[in-house]
Amino acid sequence: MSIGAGSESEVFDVVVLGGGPAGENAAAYAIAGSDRTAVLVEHELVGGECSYWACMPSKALLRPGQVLAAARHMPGVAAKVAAHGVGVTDVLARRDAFTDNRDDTAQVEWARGAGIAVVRGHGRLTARCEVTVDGPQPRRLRARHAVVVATGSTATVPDVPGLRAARPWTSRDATNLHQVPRRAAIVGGGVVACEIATWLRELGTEDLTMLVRGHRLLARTEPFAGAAVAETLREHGVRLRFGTTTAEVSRPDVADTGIGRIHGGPVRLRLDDGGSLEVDELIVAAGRRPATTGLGLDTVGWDGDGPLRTDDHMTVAGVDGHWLYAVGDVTGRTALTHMGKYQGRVCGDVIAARAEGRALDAPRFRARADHGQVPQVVFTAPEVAAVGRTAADARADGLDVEVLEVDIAVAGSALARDDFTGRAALVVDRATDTVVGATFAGTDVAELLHAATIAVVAAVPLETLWHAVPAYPTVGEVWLRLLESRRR
Ligand SMILES: Cc1cc2nc3c(=O)[nH]c(=O)nc-3n(C[C@H](O)[C@H](O)[C@H](O)COP(=O)(O)OP(=O)(O)OC[C@H]3O[C@@H](n4cnc5c(N)ncnc54)[C@H](O)[C@@H]3O)c2cc1C
Ligand SMILES: NC(=O)c1ccc[n+]([C@@H]2O[C@H](COP(=O)([O-])OP(=O)(O)OC[C@H]3O[C@@H](n4cnc5c(N)ncnc54)[C@H](O)[C@@H]3O)[C@@H](O)[C@H]2O)c1
Repeated sequence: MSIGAGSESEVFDVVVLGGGPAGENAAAYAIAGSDRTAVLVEHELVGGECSYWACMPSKALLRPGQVLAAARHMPGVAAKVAAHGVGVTDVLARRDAFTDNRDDTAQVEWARGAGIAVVRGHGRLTARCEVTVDGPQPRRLRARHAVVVATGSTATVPDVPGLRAARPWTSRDATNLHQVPRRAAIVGGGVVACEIATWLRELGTEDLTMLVRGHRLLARTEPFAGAAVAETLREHGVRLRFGTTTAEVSRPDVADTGIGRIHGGPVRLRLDDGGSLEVDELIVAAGRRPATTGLGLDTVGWDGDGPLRTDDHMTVAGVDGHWLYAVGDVTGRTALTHMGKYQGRVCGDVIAARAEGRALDAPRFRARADHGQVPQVVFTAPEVAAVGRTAADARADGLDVEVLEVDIAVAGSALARDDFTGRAALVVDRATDTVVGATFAGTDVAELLHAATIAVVAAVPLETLWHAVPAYPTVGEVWLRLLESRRR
């Protein structure tokens, strides 16, 4: 689309392409406490994937099942709930409350309150420090200091004959579901697939199959974590088919029913192992790709279709002049909201410092935590909380490591729930005697994670951790068990 003759540029200090969590943080930090100006360009909803399609709705769908499971395993409460499942209508209503029914008014108000302008429309780079926003009347935005690309990622749909034509659900349909398919299959065995399987069973899908290309779930975590999730899913009647790929999909009756509604008649799948399957809905959870299409990146000489690589100041590699930055999923560094926001904070601080001619010599100007210090919680049953390197990653990085691994069986866990089971592992670098990775798989272990993150990031020696005494009776006492497991 061309810009009308005589159209004026609007000038801001910082132009951010994409109003998700990473872009919002970059904009806010770049102008905080100054008279600099920033604009967020957003072609869908300010708040991004996380607020409306990913983290918020998925966690809102998962929490009621966790609460019910806890009640089912607590004498004095169990009998009251034994015969009941979750109330689907109420769960979906709470999910919709968490996503503000996909109305971004509150997020736009937050942005304006923080001094950030919002421009609606599809933005793309058209020159150095220039973004054009397409629309009936294209707008040309010029940046005095920086353009930040924060366009996120989109779901990948594998190139399988018939798959796209069948209009399978992606994670957007699964998180925003309005109908619960009675029979469903999920392609994938990663985080999205495992979380979706967990809430679909809870909401009433009777017949659920996971088609996993590899040989375990959650392949990027310690093997015991994926095995524990697989065991629970099987106990809940989910069929796990490992080492399976889909050869062909057919759906004779396809319908455009909208997000989260069943997209037509039955779907038939032919599998490469000779098997076949018929379901009411097929869900694809096969990873995500950085959203770089249509961004005008050719104007900066970038012609790749992968992630937009950056240095640790979040400056895009290969572009001179320190004006182009990228944060969040689009960088391929880590596809997690909290890490995108962290990169946004680093990026905003770097932009502010450069604008004011300050040196980038403080640690906060580098996104170092992306390298081997990333925390993540998978909200399955059991939960999986992990930070840093797995033992296999550490060894691949050339570290000589020792693994401390114990069951989570302390007074706090026994009190929490009658059926509490869990396992914990620390990966310890022998050279420095510090923790370089930690994994907890168990009921409600999410809140154990931050202590581990601090131990990893601060490189706390194990002999110092010995003096970090966990309170009794808490699940945190598992730290003591881990340290005791190698007491000499
Ligand atoms: C089902 C699911 C559950 C998840 N759960 C979690 C979780 O529990 N915890 C966690 O940490 N992470 C979770 N994630 C990952 C998390 O959603 C992402 O890491 C996060 O949203 C990335 O933030 P972002 O700002 O980089 O991108 P996004 O949130 O994708 O935001 C990018 C924004 O840019 C806009 N945009 C794109 N291109 C343009 C353009 N050219 N012009 C204008 N606007 C544009 C988009 O509309 C979007 O609003 C989950 C992901 C999925 C799929
Ligand atoms: N709780 C959380 O923190 C949370 C929740 C959901 C998503 N996320 C993030 O979102 C991102 C995307 O998650 P995801 O689960 O979609 O991706 P993923 O990369 O974790 O898993 C993708 C899965 O799809 C399979 N797969 C890939 N291509 C395939 C193909 N052609 N055919 C069959 N199977 C194929 C892979 O083997 C893998 O099992 C991740 O980085 C994840 O960390 C985080």
